[in-house]
Amino acid sequence: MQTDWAEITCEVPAALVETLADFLVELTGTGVGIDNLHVDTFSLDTLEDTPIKSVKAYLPADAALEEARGQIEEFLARHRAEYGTCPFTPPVIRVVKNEDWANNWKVHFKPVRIGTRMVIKPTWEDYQELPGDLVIQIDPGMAFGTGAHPTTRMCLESMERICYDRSCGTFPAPLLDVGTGSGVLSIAGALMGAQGIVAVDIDPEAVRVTEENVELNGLSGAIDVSTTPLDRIAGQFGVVVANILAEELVRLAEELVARVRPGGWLILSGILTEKEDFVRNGFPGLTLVECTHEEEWSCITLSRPAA
Ligand SMILES: C[S@@+](CC[C@H](N)C(=O)[O-])C[C@H]1O[C@@H](n2cnc3c(N)ncnc32)[C@H](O)[C@@H]1O
Repeated sequence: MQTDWAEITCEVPAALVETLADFLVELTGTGVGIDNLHVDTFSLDTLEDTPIKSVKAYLPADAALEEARGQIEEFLARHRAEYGTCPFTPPVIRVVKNEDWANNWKVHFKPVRIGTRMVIKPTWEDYQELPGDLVIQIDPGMAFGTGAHPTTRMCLESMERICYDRSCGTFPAPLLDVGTGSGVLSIAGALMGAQGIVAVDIDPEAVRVTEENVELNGLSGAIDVSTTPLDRIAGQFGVVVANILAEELVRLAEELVARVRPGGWLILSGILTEKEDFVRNGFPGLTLVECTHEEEWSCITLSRPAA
């Protein structure tokens, strides 16, 4: 039987967040999420400084939950005096049904048009195809990549705008997709004509989901999907796309660049706009082709000079 989960939310002064997060990690044995509260602007500067933050942790919603609630209340009571008049609210517990966890987001996942020709279509939705459409069928399961996220959209748009030759329907083969998630970028590449596609992810669940989506799109055998670490991938690629996170991109910079063939492109996203310069500086020697923005995210396309 699958367990339901309890989402426990505590709102505390920013200075207590780290101590509380450590306490909750130890108590729950899982990670915690930290959100800013009381933000009435989209400025990222202000986000850093919100005086009250919300810390979320997750526990199985079983008999041990009440005891955990008591321990959290005790922890908060112990620290309350240090923060004077700062608001301190009791932990709020919300039970998340296991079936909801996996499926609720489906209600919001609708066919979405991206770039000039691509349409990402959830497997369970109908879509009336238009001439010239490249329809990518996706069931992301628990993996990332419905196409709804700005970083996925910007990667797809750059792949189409920069790499795809619309006049003859070709894409500079081969394509390497680092952090494939649901496989959406690789499948789009295959539909644009890329050959020799390699898709990797550190998460075995993402690999499983990508394999299913590859098959759903009639592309079996066209995409090599695995958890192979980047430094063990052989060869060079006309296009390398990596929608991960700024710090991880910079950590992997040398390996990513080594896999772009001379004259090829490197498309990077998962970058908060405030970290754009950090990523740009992490890839010296490559030429900036374009930088696009959506909401608080950036996508940077670089090219490797021809040999
Ligand atoms: C934001 S999702 C992107 C999914 C999809 N490519 C998209 O654009 O929608 C990032 C994915 O990168 C994977 N990932 C994170 N670090 C990685 C690494 N060092 N190597 C390979 N995959 C990584 C995560 O498991 C996750 O599936």
